[in-house]
Order: sequence, then structure tokens, then C-alpha cells
Amino acid sequence: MSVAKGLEGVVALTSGISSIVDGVLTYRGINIDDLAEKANFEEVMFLLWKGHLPNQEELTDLGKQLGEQAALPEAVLEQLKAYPKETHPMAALRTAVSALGMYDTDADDNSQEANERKAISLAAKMPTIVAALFRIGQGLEPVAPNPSYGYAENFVYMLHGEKPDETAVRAIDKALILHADHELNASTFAARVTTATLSDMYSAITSAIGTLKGPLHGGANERVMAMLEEIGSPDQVEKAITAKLDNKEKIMGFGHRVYKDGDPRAKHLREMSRQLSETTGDQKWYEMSLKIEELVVSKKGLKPNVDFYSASTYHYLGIPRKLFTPIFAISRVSGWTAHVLEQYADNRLIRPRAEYTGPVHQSYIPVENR
Ligand SMILES: CC(=O)SCCNC(=O)CCNC(=O)[C@H](O)C(C)(C)COP(=O)(O)OP(=O)(O)OC[C@H]1O[C@@H](n2cnc3c(N)ncnc32)[C@H](O)[C@@H]1OP(=O)(O)O
Ligand SMILES: O=C([O-])CC(=O)C(=O)O
Repeated sequence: MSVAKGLEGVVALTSGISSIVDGVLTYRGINIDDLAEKANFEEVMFLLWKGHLPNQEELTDLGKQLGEQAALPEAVLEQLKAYPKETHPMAALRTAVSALGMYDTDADDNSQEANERKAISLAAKMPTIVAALFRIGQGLEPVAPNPSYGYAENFVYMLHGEKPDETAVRAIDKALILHADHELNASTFAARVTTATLSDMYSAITSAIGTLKGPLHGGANERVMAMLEEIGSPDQVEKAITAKLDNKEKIMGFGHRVYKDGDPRAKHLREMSRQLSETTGDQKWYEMSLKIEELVVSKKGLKPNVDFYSASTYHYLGIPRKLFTPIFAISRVSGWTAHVLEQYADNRLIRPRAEYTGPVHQSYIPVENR
């Protein structure tokens, strides 16, 4: 047996959802550059789930369903208030999504129809959970969703309790589009492994959230912000990054298992960060990020991934850093659930092998002789 450590380069399954070919990312064959500029996130969710862009009637219907299903079961809302205050919102989100499964009487109905309904319900409820966790953490009452708002608009509304401004809504909407799906990344793989045992969608999404939380995956965006705050100002960048690299520390938000010549999503987030640095009049975070990019590219040949400029972008939007990875999850649940649907449609248990490297020919020794 030959081992591909980290499964690098292993093609584990076929998928018709998103592709990365020669550094170009597409959802259902549509370049994400196009989607980021022209679509809204509701269209992208529909595209991922159904395989084609919605017509106006389908889009209106999806918006209606998302609005109707955004409220949480009262018991789940009460649970959120009982979680320890210092819990990371990704841990709380993982637990809350798992709890949602217990309040869905169809949780174990794995028909296509029931799973499509659950995909919409999960996508509708995750922003409500994240916004409620944020407000509870601030000692505030959660704000109930407003079904008349669009998806990104409703999320920002539930965070702050007031009608959000258009710039913030469009920025969040675009970020959600850019994070929606990404072929067989670690959290999507986790969701598919869980699904392939014929377990339920809530279990698969719980696995995926736990996997996204890690700093080598979605958890990197929060660490990027921590690094920017730790460095403090553009004139400290060179010293701090050189020290980290000399110390063999990884620079969060750089490098990628698949993209070796740059992540196509990063340019959109870089531009969003630049624009927000101008509109807020606060250049510091964007300038620091640019300097870090220049240094890491020249010293290590590593380019920023999707997590790098999302950090300064969210910061400019007034979002606290503990919510960065939960916002990633709010977007990626669209891709995860699309992959769960695809896995059920043509399932086979996912069970690779391990090369055994432990001791051999050992005998049992009774406890009194050990
Ligand atoms: C949404 C996402 O999940 S995007 C990725 C988010 N994660 C991060 O930003 C964390 C920082 N980046 C990393 O840890 C990695 O680049 C990963 C996890 C994204 C990819 O990992 P892999 O494909 O396994 O690459 P691996 O970790 O083996 O790195 C290869 C070499 O590049 C170096 N390297 C990779 N990324 C970085 C980095 N960010 N900073 C410094 N060095 C790095 C490694 O130290 C290694 O060097 P070596 O060969 O001298 O030991
Ligand atoms: O594909 C990966 O390995 C990680 C990534 O960029 C993502 O999940 O968006």
C-alpha cells in the first residue's frame, strides 16, 4: 500500500457541484468571478442545490421559504442562552445545529424531497443562530428574523437590530457567494463521509461545522485578524512576519492544498477590503494586509487564500472576529447540503485503508504479570 499523506492528490469521488481547474473555480460550471459580480447569494444557493440558476418564480419562492423558516424552535433559542458565555460561537453553532436535528421529526427521512427541505431549513436557521449567539454574548436579547428581508440583509439586521445599510449587505452577500462551495475541502469531505454511512443531514452538517472550525481550514480567518491586531501597525509588519517565518510559524491565510498560484476568491476580498478602507477612512488594516501579502509572496512564494482578506473585510464591517468562521459556515452550509444531496443520490460507504505501522506479534500478558 502506498500512502498519500493528507490524501493529497487523491481523487475520492465524482461531483457535479463545483470544480477547480487551472486555478479557476466554478459553481455548476459558472465562474465565481461572474457570480460574485452579478448574482445574489439566494441564487447561488439555488444553483448549488438544483444545478441551474433559478427563474424569477423559483427565486421568489426560495426567498419566501428562507424567510418562513428562519425562526428557531423556542427550545433551541433557550438552549443558546444556557451555553457557557465563553464558548466559541463555532462550538455553540455546532451544538445548536445538532440540537435542531432533535426538533425535526423528519430528521431521519433521507428522501430527496425531505433533504431538500432540510437544506433550506438549515440555511435559513444558521444566520439566526449566529446572530442570536452574538447578541446573547453582548448581554442583549436576540432579534427575531424579518421574513421580508433578503438573506444577507436579515443576517445583518439580526446582528444589530436595525435596518442595515446597503453597502454592508452587499459586502456580506458577496462574501457569502465566494465562500459557498469548494470541491472536496476538508469540511465537505467530513459531511460526505458522515452521509455515506446513511446518517442524517443534521449529523453531516454537525461533522462539517466541527471540521471547518480548525485553524488550518475556516478557522484561519479569525487567526488572521488576531495576527493583524497583534502586529498592530503597517511599520511593524516586516519585523513581525520575518520573525514568524524564521520561527517556522505558519502565516494564517496563506497557502492552499490545491491552489499553488493563488486563490481566485482572494482578489475579490482584497478589493472589498480596499473599498471599505476608503469608505471607513481607516486604511490601517488594508495596508497591513497588503504588506503582509508582499512579504509572504516574496519570502515564501505563498499567496493569500480566501481567509486572508476576509478578515480585514469583516473587521471593516464592524463584525467581531469570533464571528468570522461562523459567517463562513453560514455560507458553506449551502455547499455542504448540496454535497449531502449528491452523496445520497449515488451513495457508497467512504472507507479508505490505513497502512499499519504499530507493533506486531505481541502476546497478551495477564495484568498481574505486567
Ligand atoms: C478555507 C480554507 O481552508 S483555506 C486554508 C486556510 N488555512 C490557512 O490559511 C492556514 C495556513 N496555511 C496552511 O496551514 C497550509 O498552507 C494549508 C493547510 C492551507 C495547506 O496545507 P498543505 O497542502 O498540507 O501544505 P503544507 O502544510 O504541507 O505546506 C507545504 C510547505 O509550505 C509551508 N507552508 C504552507 N502554508 C504556509 C503558511 N501559511 N505559512 C508558512 N509556511 C507555510 C509549510 O510549512 C511546508 O513547508 P515545508 O515543506 O518546508 O515543511
Ligand atoms: O479547498 C480547501 O481545501 C479549503 C478551501 O479553500 C475552502 O474550503 O474554501
